[in-house]
Amino acid sequence: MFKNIISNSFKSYQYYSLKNSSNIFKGQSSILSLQRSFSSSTTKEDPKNCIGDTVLTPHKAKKEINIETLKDQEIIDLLDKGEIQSHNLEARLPHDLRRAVHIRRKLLARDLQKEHQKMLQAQAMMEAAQKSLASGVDPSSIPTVTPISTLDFESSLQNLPLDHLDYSKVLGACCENVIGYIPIPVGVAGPLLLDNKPVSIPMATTEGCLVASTHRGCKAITKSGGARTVVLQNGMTRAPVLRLPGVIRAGELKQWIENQENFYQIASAFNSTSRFARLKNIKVVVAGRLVYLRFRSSTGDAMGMNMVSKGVEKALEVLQEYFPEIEVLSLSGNLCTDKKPSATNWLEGRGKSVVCEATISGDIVRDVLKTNVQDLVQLNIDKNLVGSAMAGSIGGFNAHASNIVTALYIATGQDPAQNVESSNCITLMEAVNDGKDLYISVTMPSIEVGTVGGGTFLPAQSACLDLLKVRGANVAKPGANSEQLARVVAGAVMAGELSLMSALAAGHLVRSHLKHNRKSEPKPQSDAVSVSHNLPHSD
Ligand SMILES: CC(C)(COP(=O)([O-])OP(=O)([O-])OC[C@H]1O[C@@H](n2cnc3c(N)ncnc32)[C@H](O)[C@@H]1OP(=O)([O-])[O-])[C@@H](O)C(=O)NCCC(=O)NCCSC(=O)C[C@@](C)(O)CC(=O)[O-]
Ligand SMILES: NC(=O)C1=CN([C@@H]2O[C@H](COP(=O)(O)OP(=O)(O)OC[C@H]3O[C@@H](n4cnc5c(N)ncnc54)[C@H](OP(=O)(O)O)[C@@H]3O)[C@@H](O)[C@H]2O)C=CC1
Repeated sequence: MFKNIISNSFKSYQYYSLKNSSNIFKGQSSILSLQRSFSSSTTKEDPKNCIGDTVLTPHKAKKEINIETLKDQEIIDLLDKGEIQSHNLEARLPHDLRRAVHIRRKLLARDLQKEHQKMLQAQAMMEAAQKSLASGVDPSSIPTVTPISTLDFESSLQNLPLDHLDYSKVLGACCENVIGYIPIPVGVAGPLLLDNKPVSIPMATTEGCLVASTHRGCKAITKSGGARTVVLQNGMTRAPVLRLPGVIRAGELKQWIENQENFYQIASAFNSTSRFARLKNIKVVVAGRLVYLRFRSSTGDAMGMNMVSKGVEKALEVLQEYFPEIEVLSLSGNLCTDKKPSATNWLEGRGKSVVCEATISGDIVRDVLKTNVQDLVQLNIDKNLVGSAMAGSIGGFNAHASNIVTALYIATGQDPAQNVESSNCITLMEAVNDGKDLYISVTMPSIEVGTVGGGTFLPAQSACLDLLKVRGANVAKPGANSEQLARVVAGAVMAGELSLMSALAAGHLVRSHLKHNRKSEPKPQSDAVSVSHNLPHSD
């Protein structure tokens, strides 16, 4: 009997553990019943589903209920009954998007609280059952006391900002199921004299010391006469994976695409999908009967992933007219390569391929960077070249390019996941002018940036693009703004490299981070289990 009690308690514990993770968005969890309950009559033209030019998710909005006049609790009741869905709240409250976000937060806090309490109750039952088994005492004589949770999800959510964000800009462009936004401090590094123009670099980061370090690098470069950049290549890539009946047809497809006239035909279909995307080339890679086509296109001032994907879809339609047996397995076959480490981006480039250089005078290396030319050059060999080679690195021949790339990307509304390949970088250093001065360069083959599209339209991110004088489309010369942003990324990375490498050469890394990066001790969450540091680790 005891065993049954324990086993039931355990099942109930497992049940609540699982439910806790799957049932958070209560308004969405009864998906199936909701799907059944909504008619498919709502169309994109329904004004309830549009905000400005943005078409909201049109599905399942039940026309007859106008929830705008209801109280919050009444809306929550409808969500609970499955008559509306949490992720559709904005479509149902088109004139008060903040309210939609507010109600979703309320619902989330309530459901998390409920689930957590149930979990604690199940845990208490489990503990009582275990006690009874160990002591042989009748389980009914052991009281189960369910602790009241000290976690308060509603209060926690109060710390996630809700106000002062223009949700109409987020909707249909940047995020779904919105419950607020994360404020990240933005620092400024510079001015950096880049191609004879001073540039102030906005960086969004929570890593104390990073802006200070980049700022110091900018100072050293600017005082030494500035940095110069060159853009070697510009083209975003997308590579679908196709399957053919056999290797003979796969080979024929490769030959067909490599014929110039056929390429023009594909390019014309591709280019018809955008005013700015222009197909440059297609690299054909065959593996068995699989064929990967790496399309490369210029994309004006956009980073270009949506644009290129759209063009590729159209180009494949043309290909299928000539090769009807083509099976398109996926529009992305990973040879693109987007948001994953790969040798292809490192070797062949993706987005903008930029090189940046500067000569730093020996005096400045000593006075600003607190080290000397010989130590820097030697450390660059030992760490960024040999160390990375020994680590088997691909594209990681640098100290911290990703630090600067990511901070700049977040500040300027880039897709932060593309920091993976955008941070590919080799940093080179040489002693020049009879060993007195330092020559430094960074080579970055795959910087993926845009000044239109994605998060660049959000007000705060636009403000940072304004600081760099590259916001939006360059009307006179499409593509010039995004190219300039890529140059800034390379210049800022070089500043960061210079400063961190100097701190490492001088042995200053830890002391600088303790000063700028460790002001506050983390506080444990309530209900959290404390961990003894004296215990050995099991792994
Ligand atoms: C967009 C969906 C989900 C539509 O999916 P769907 O099945 O067409 O939509 P649906 O209207 O039938 O809804 C199905 C469910 O999707 C969810 N859903 C639907 N709409 C919403 C919404 N507005 N807000 C929140 N949830 C939503 C929701 O759970 C809904 O159920 P319901 O709750 O309605 O019963 C689907 O088409 C999808 O997942 N697409 C893939 C998009 C994606 O993953 N993009 C990531 C970026 S791509 C990239 O960055 C990397 C890449 C691609 O380059 C990497 C590579 O190389 O592979
Ligand atoms: N779909 C996918 O596979 C992936 C998508 N993404 C996401 O894609 C988004 C970025 O896509 P992206 O294609 O860059 O941007 P958008 O999808 O926003 O496309 C850019 C739009 O701006 C227009 N435009 C106006 N002026 C210019 C100009 N001067 N230069 C270029 N375009 C201009 C384009 O016109 P026109 O219509 O004539 O082309 C197009 O409509 C990000 O949100 C990113 O996170 C990220 C990775 C993969």
